Amino acid sequence: MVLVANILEVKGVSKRFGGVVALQDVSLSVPSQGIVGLIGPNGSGKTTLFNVVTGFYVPDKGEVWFNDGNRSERIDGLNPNEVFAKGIVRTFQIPRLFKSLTVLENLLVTPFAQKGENPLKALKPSSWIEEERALARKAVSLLRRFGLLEYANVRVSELSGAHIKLLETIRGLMTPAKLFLLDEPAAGVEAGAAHELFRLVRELRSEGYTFLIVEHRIEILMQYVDYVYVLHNGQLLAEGKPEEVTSNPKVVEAYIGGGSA
Ligand SMILES: Nc1ncnc2c1ncn2[C@@H]1O[C@H](COP(=O)(O)OP(=O)(O)OP(=O)(O)O)[C@@H](O)[C@H]1O
Repeated sequence: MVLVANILEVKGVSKRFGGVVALQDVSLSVPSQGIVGLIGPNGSGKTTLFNVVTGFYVPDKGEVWFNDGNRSERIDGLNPNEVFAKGIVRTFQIPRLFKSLTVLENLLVTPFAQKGENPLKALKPSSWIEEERALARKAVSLLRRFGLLEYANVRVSELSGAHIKLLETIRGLMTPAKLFLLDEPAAGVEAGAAHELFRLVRELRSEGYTFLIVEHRIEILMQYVDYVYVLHNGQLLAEGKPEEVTSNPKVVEAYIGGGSA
């Protein structure tokens, strides 16, 4: 049997807000190069879990562990910037897109700690010009690969919703992150474009990236994930392969009883 290391492990996490129990003893793991879905009716705790993993919330109980490929490290309690620097990117965690900048400019401002931003190094252009050139080459090659090159000089405010979603994911690829937390990548995107985005996710997985995805459009998500966790009222209701989860009567009941998916 091939053992796959888990890039992310959430162990017994609980989080409450006053009287509201947003998460109760939730454990899940994401294998390296996996595509894992996190679903559940409205208010079931998905966003809270993303916030705990990415350092926006400190859990009341439990632990979060991240393995960067070399070693496992406990990350609950780190702030969002520290979590990002470890190699976890959430689509909105990198600053949201700058609408008045062009597509290409949005990619160029993404990577953190560029040498040219350091006032001492900025005075010595030779130390950062090559870095800037390499970033520009990378940005152009990503835009070409994802079919956005023709929009390189278009302002983000003029892009379609589908292209904006795509650009958000591409921005993550400008960083060294290996684990992507995608928050509703298909929301507001026409079905064909949503499938295209998920196909790219699959392609990126084969290049070493890992994805944990919250998505309400289950019918699309289920075609691309290896494994799914279902939250309901802050607790883990079910987990398994997509076909196991969708045929689980408890899951069906939670969605029918819990309102919209
Ligand atoms: N900052 C907060 N203060 C108070 N209550 C909160 C806070 N964040 C979340 N909650 C509550 O915690 C519960 C879980 O919310 P959460 O946003 O994590 O659910 P969700 O599954 O992401 O929902 P949706 O699918 O609608 O985005 C809800 O009852 C919500 O009202």
